[in-house]
Amino acid sequence: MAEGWSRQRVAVIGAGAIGGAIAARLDAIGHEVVVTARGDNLAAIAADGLLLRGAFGTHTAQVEAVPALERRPDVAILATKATGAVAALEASREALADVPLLVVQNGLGGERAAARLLGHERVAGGIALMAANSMEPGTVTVTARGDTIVGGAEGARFAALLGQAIPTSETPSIEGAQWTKLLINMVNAIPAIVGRSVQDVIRDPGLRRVLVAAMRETARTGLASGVRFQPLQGLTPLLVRLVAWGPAALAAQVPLRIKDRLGDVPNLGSTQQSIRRGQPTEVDAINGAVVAAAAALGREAPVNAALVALVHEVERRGRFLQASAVRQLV
Ligand SMILES: NC(=O)C1=CN([C@@H]2O[C@H](COP(=O)(O)OP(=O)(O)OC[C@H]3O[C@@H](n4cnc5c(N)ncnc54)[C@H](OP(=O)(O)O)[C@@H]3O)[C@@H](O)[C@H]2O)C=CC1
Ligand SMILES: CC(C)(CO)C(=O)C(=O)O
Repeated sequence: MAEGWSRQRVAVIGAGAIGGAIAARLDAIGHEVVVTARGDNLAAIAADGLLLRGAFGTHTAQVEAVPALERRPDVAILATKATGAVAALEASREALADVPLLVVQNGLGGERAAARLLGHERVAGGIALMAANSMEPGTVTVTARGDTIVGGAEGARFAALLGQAIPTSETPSIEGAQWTKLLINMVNAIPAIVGRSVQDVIRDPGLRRVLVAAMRETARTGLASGVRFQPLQGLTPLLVRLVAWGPAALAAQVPLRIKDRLGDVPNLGSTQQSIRRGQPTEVDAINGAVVAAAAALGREAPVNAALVALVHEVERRGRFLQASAVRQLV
């Protein structure tokens, strides 16, 4: 561990793709890590440890694994999907009273929801720009590097902690950064509907056309709501305006850049990983958040609304749809 840093007891609530990667890296640099997990994943981590592979190196973390926290940690990190946050926090609520918490989640305002639930304000927001797959219990593969962005209350504390373990930066506006990530996360729904990788979907001109339309709706809705989009991964506020109002061919450069950043290892996207595990997705917190923000302005976001409906159809049927179901939307 680097000089000047004290060892902390860090709880990671939800040791899936992102939580597992963060937990393993914190363990690797010498923190005392406890994770909460469920079912086969809990059993695998308790028996064999948490195996991290890929862009952040290989490490087997022999962390304590429990269904819920019994002891108060020094700090905690919540990394469940948005859909699992309430149950996971409720289960560890007593141990988390007044503990600084970082909520690493896609979608909008996860940290505000957690602060309301826990009844204290020591809650930071986090955005993962890495890409990670967790398709086998106890195993996480980071398929593309990327910073973890933190901000809001306690942002500096978590930037210092995570910065020891993974590339991390601080944002002056977690809300603006969450909106930029929401624009990037438009790449999640279509792979989850058609069962193909994010890169493969972006390569397909018909699917990319729908993706760009969903991005345009997100950019227009955010700008109309007065959001100050924060720059993330080269997606600057100017580029967000071009996505919203510029020619479609220019807007299409944004998903093409995301594809290049994701590299050659096929990335399923976190929404498709839920589908493949037979779990509910967080599409309502991603595309659904755009529909809700548009509705608050008295507007519609029809492409996002249609993508939400198609993802739910895949969840219900338990099988992917033909690409034509998406291509016909635009
Ligand atoms: N994967 C990625 O590449 C990226 C994901 N994100 C975002 O990060 C967040 C986390 O995503 P991701 O890591 O992919 O999700 P995962 O589903 O892989 O991980 C969430 C973990 O939380 C566990 N969990 C859920 N409820 C509970 C509970 N009550 N108690 C204990 N554990 C629980 C899940 O267990 P179980 O498996 O049993 O459900 C799962 O292991 C999401 O908001 C996602 O959108 C952001 C950037 C990239
Ligand atoms: C951008 C992307 C697709 C990286 O995997 C992501 O954030 C996710 O999977 O939720």
